[in-house]
Amino acid sequence: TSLRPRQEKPALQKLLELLLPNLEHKDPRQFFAWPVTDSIAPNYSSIITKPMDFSTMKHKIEENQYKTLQEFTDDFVLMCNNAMTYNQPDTVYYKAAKRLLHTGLRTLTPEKVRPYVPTIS
Ligand SMILES: CC(=O)c1cc(-c2ccccc2)c2ncccn12
Repeated sequence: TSLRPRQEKPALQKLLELLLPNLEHKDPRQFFAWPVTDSIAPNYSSIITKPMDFSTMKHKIEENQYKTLQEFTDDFVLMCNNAMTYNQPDTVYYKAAKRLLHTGLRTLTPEKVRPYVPTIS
């Protein structure tokens, strides 16, 4: 069978492939690397209606499912908020999620990635 003709990879996809590893490196204990299972987190699937993790985000990038940077950012925020919903504030998972959310958003929203739009004073 003939190889799928080489198509140019969308610019957003290339950008997200660069941004994702930066976010993953902020999770050295890999708490967010894979989907959370009910076996490691009792009743997780009944408490968290929209699960998200880095492997799923990577798959969505490769399948070109993100149409804007905001959609990618929304999944990142969802992943962190899920952890702060399911886990109690005194847990390593909650604390890791809170820290990841703040440091991750700084990566995703600097002027370099989102041009500064001056507000009309
Ligand atoms: C992200 C999250 O909520 C999470 C990750 C983990 C996790 C634990 C070990 C290895 C990988 C992920 C976890 N364990 C119990 C309860 C919640 N979690």
